[in-house]
Amino acid sequence: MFGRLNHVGVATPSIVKSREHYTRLFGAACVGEAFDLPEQGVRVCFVDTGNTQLELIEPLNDASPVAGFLARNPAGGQHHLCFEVTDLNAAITDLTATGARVLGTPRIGAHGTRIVFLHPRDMGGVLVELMETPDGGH
Ligand SMILES: CC[C@@H](C(=O)O)C(=O)SCCNC(=O)CCNC(=O)[C@H](O)C(C)(C)COP(=O)(O)OP(=O)(O)OC[C@H]1O[C@@H](n2cnc3c(N)ncnc32)[C@H](O)[C@@H]1OP(=O)(O)O
Ligand SMILES: [Co+2]
Repeated sequence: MFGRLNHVGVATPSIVKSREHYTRLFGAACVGEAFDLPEQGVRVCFVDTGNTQLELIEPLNDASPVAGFLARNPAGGQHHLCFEVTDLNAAITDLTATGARVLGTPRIGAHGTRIVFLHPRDMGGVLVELMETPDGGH
């Protein structure tokens, strides 16, 4: 049901410092400009790694979903995995039928397509993001 790995979310207390770090590791051409997504409560910067992307995320405020994670992990760290799906509504229906908890309703993510999150307690301890793409990564 899940398609290609679209990105790995990495929480950071400072997107400026993380951007410098990943620019050293991957080169400036692979590291994009940071931008705000107020609806998601985060500032974002993508790093192209060839076969996938890292999504650097910094909370915009204390209500951000990343704020609790950083309170527990002040230095930041791996936050979520995002997989592509062809039909987000069908994926939600199938996963809900297995007992997995969907966090909220679909929203528009950083790539301009619909996304939704699945609770880490139902996903083997991993926060999973599903992202709708035309071919679902197949
Ligand atoms: C850039 C935009 C977009 C995109 O287009 O890609 C994004 O990626 S936005 C990314 C940020 N947005 C989100 O994360 C939205 C969904 N997240 C949430 O709703 C919450 O963060 C959460 C998953 C419900 C966690 O809420 P929180 O208040 O931080 O923690 P809890 O105390 O409720 O935790 C419950 C339970 O889950 C464990 N946990 C929390 N975060 C993670 C995580 N990132 N990875 C793995 N496990 C996580 C936490 O430790 C608790 O575990 P137990 O103690 O065992 O119950
Ligand atoms: Co993401």
